[in-house]
Amino acid sequence: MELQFPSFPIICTIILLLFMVVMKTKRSQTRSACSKLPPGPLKLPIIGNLHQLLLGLPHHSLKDLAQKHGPLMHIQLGDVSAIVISSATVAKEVMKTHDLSFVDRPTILVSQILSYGNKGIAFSPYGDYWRQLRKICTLELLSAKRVRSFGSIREDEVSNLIQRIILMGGSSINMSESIRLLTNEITSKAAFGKQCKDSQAFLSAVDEMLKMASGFDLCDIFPSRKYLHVIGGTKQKLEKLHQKIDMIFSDIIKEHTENRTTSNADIDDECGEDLVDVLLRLQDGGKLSVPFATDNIKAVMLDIFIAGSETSSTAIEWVMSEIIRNPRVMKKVQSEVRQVVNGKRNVVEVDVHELNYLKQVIKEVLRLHPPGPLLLPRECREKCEINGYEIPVKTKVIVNAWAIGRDPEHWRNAESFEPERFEDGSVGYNGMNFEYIPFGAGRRICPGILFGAAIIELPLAQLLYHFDWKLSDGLKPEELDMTESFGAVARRKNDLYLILIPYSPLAVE
Ligand code: HEM
Repeated sequence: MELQFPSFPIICTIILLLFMVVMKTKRSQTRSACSKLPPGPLKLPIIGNLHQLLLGLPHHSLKDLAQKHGPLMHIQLGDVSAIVISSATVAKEVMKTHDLSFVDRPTILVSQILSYGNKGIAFSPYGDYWRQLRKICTLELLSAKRVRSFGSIREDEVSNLIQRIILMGGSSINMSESIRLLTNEITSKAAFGKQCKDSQAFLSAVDEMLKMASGFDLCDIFPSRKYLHVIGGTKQKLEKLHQKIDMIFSDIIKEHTENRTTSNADIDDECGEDLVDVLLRLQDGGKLSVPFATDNIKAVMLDIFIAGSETSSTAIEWVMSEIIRNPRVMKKVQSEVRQVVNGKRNVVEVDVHELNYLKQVIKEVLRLHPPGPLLLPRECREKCEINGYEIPVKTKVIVNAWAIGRDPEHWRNAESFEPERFEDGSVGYNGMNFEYIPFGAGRRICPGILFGAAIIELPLAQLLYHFDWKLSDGLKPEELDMTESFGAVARRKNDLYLILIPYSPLAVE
């Protein structure tokens, strides 16, 4: 009798079914081991809830899911078990009451490769090394004194921008690009002492990197399936980016080291140091409890550049977008700036302290468009109970700051742009009000709030002082497209194009 072999599609179907049964069994075992997981949407084999997230923008999809399943929700992202936090009350539980249990970050491939094995601040695991980095940030790199010391860099760079764009009066200006260039230049000069040589290559590498750092990349969703990292080409791509950035950073460090040797007398002079100088001084000082190698310095440089530049340009871009859509706010904020500056040639940093309405406008924009809508992910480092649910070790924690900032339980007319809601000054950036956490909260809160505020406020004040603005192509304010892009930082999907009309102080000169 002749043996009949089943056809290829039948074999594939049988293998797939077997695989699904194994997966299902494995998952139900896991579930029974932690039967008190928070509720969540039904999961598909292998991909879990990925299909529900990636059709739109993850922070939007997660908000919709949370409306059905609650503000503490369990989801499965491929192999990764995650909880999603979508209310101020639960955020407080995670980032205050149980902050120590959630102070770790999950490892993602981008940070592992580009950040020299998670040696930067943002992704280094909780422990002595991370605590040392935070102390360095507070006392040295991002202290109020250091941020003030970069005031002249900010003033010069913003004046350069004003001079550049004034020549383009009447024509359509790509504001997204101009703003990005500005924050890159300010951050480069503060961090590296000058504009990054090879800055185009550097910026395109950073761009690529941010796209891959959403935490929803195949490699991060199936971290143990190493073959996927190779097949998808992500690992090779990241290694190439890493080499590019590493070469640029090596040059910068070499130049700084040579300068330090030649200007020996000034080694202990802390005035006028850029951030690389500070890191090299600390490395040489021999007082660090966890010593620094050159890779540690490079990892911190990358963190500061990305955190400082991308988030701030995104914030400025959204402020310009929101106020152009809201002529009442535009008029009010411009009158404030023009009244305070009162005919002087330029806005200087001291003027900014008096711009209370501008600060309310920025706060409102960060409520509606937090540059990192899902903050940076956290990871559970010790088993913890929240609202009667059990959160196992290694669970990824996603805090939807975007959804929390639009929660009607805390915000009246939550979707509308009303800067006056911040008028009484009771809600700030310090992570004490959990309904407003664009900079995060708890031990991992952003250490760059002062640096960030300074780099956002002055450019806006100058742009609003010197020019009136209108949309290109005869677009009406309400027609401006406000779609966000996908990635770790939610920029505008399409660049913002505006036309400027010079305001009299410059015209008079
Ligand atoms: C609009 C500006 C900015 C926003 C909205 C922002 C937002 C954030 C958020 C949400 C986090 C995560 C907090 C958490 O997990 O609770 C973070 C972390 C961080 N930010 Fe910022 N940031 C901004 C500007 C800056 C600047 C200017 C710097 C430095 C120059 C900076 C440096 C960092 C660093 C190093 C971390 C990691 C902290 C850690 O994990 O310990 N940020 N930022």
